[in-house]
Amino acid sequence: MLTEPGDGRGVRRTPEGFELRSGDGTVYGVDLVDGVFRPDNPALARHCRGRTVLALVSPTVDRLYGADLRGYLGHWLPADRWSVQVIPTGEDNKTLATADLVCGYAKAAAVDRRGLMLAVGGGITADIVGFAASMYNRGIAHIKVNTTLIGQVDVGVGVKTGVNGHGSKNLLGAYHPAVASLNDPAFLRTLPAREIRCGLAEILKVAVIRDAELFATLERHPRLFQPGSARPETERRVVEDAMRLMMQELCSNLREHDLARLVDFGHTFSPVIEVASGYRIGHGEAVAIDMAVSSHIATLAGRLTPERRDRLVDTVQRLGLPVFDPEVCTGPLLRQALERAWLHRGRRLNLVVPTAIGAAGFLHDYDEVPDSMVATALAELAARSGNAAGSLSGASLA
Ligand SMILES: NC(=O)c1ccc[n+]([C@@H]2O[C@H](COP(=O)([O-])OP(=O)(O)OC[C@H]3O[C@@H](n4cnc5c(N)ncnc54)[C@H](O)[C@@H]3O)[C@@H](O)[C@H]2O)c1
Ligand SMILES: O=C(CO)[C@@H](O)[C@H](O)[C@H](O)[C@H](O)COP(=O)(O)O
Ligand SMILES: [Zn+2]
Repeated sequence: MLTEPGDGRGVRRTPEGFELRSGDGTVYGVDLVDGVFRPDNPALARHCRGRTVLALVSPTVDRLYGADLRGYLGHWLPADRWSVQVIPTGEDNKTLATADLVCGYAKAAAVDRRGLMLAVGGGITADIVGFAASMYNRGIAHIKVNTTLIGQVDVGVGVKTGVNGHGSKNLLGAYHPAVASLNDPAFLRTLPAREIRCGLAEILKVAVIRDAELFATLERHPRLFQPGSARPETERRVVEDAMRLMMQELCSNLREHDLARLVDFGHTFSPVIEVASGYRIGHGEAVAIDMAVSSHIATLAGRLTPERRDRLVDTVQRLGLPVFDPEVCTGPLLRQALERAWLHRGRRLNLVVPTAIGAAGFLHDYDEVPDSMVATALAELAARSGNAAGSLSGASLA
């Protein structure tokens, strides 16, 4: 058992990956599976046999992997017990309407209460399909085959599903554990560099709050997973460490009875940043900016030394991620984000602040983060990224 031995609760290593057993009886596995769509590989099929399966893919994933997926399902299931539908991706399509569209496809495919929805894609596909599965027939099983780095290290290890709504990120959703989460490293080979960087942001998040060694690996190898990186062993270990650390963080608080969560690091300002940018700024990029702002606030609040703050923010930039964006990094918008977070967390701010590389704490109270502190943090980051008032240069994410 990787976490405190007790009544079997915790996260343990399995031959395929990891298994989480939470105190509320939730049990699920997160597996690394080489060749997941190889017809002789039973890893996915073992969960599908005897069931009616509706697979959902994004257009890009269908183009790249749709033939393999259809060949695999055709090999293991009768023709009338499986189907594949393409659904849109992108935050603008991560909506209740798209989740309802999936439910309509399930009805048309005669998916019954013992049926199964199969999300093959990144986090947006998984969030939409998982939420649809939580609603369809009052809840049916679903499987995540995660094809992005964010999907494999973050979306695939938790129980959150959901869609955007009423101008807010992830406003509508459900805790709905998948019956399986399968992660084939080969999918990452076709992932665009920007999507890789977004996944590295979520890995950096969990490294900062939990694991100085994982942080040092990213600091030493900022081009991991990028073309030419040629470090497959390091990459596999980084994915496994990130999976394990996130599962250990989630295990005892899977359905967030405690709203002070270290995995919220990078997720206080980021939801508002994503929405205010019209989703020009991706999830991982917004998390990166949030981590930089939160680190500067940590130092201003006396919780993090300037040297450790600079080491952290330097690494965000070395990974090719933004630390500032002139359009959305404004005092009023970040104040709006703090107010949203305060409501999202039961009228407590619970801003996660790094206290060292590999450790973090909280600024629990809203009043601990005055406008002056936010303004100073933004001015420091604007100067660092060449966006100080009057300068023409500066990082642009477009
Ligand atoms: N549920 C959770 O716990 C959780 C955790 C973290 C993030 N999220 C959510 O995840 C979303 C971001 O996830 P994402 O970045 O994976 O989004 P995504 O699903 O939109 O995938 C990103 C893009 O990459 C493409 N793609 C997917 N796999 C590919 C591959 N192997 N090769 C080439 N292209 C590929 C997709 O078609 C898409 O265009 C956000 O909405 C965020 O809120 C959820
Ligand atoms: O982005 C997500 C979940 O959507 C994760 O990376 C992140 O660590 C945490 O789950 C955050 O708590 C974000 O949660 P939420 O705002 O999506 O509910
Ligand atoms: Zn996230």
